[in-house]
Amino acid sequence: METNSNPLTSKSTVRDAADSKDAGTFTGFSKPAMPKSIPKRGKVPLEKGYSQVDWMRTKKEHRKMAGLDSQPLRKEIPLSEVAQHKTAEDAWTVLNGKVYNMTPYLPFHPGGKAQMMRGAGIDSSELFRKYHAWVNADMLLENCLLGTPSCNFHTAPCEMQHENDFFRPQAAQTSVRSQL
Ligand code: HEM
Repeated sequence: METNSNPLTSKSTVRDAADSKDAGTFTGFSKPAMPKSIPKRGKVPLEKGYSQVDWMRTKKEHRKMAGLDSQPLRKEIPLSEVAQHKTAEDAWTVLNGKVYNMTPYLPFHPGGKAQMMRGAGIDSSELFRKYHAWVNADMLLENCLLGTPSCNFHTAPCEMQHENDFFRPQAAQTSVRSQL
């Protein structure tokens, strides 16, 4: 007769034991409380050499990846200009009040290039927050910083249609502007 002695795969439980002649003999195992469904993750397998550790190393070796050459950071980048940079080879995005060239990070993005390209040429702050509000984009993209956008929801009407208006903390823009 076939027996299953592995407590992890065996169908028997403490309740079975309690119901059986062995009631009173503690077997040490009970069914773990598992959630009914585990949310699907959207991480994709990346090419060898494109892990987050590799990105951190790349960042350390290449301090300037925005493509500004020797120009200083720009203070007023029109959103109409951001909108022109929407190919994988030349992808800009506005994220939390800053304009980034996100092309260098694309092959390293754990969610895949296609997902990240949804933010190309637009203000991707809301999309970004939807998937991973906890990710520190300021740190990850610091070497890809181009400057700040001219559009400011609080003081100036925007010339571009955003995916969705939301509150952008003034502080984020002020702090980077003071560094320019
Ligand atoms: C703007 C458009 C973006 C979209 C639509 C997007 C989407 C996604 C998605 C769907 C995932 C997989 C989430 C999961 O596994 O649950 C992901 C993961 C990730 N993304 Fe993005 N992303 C965007 C931009 C960025 C940017 C700009 C950065 C940082 C510079 C970034 C950093 C990450 C990191 C670190 C992860 C892994 C998170 C984890 O381990 O849980 N993403 N992204």
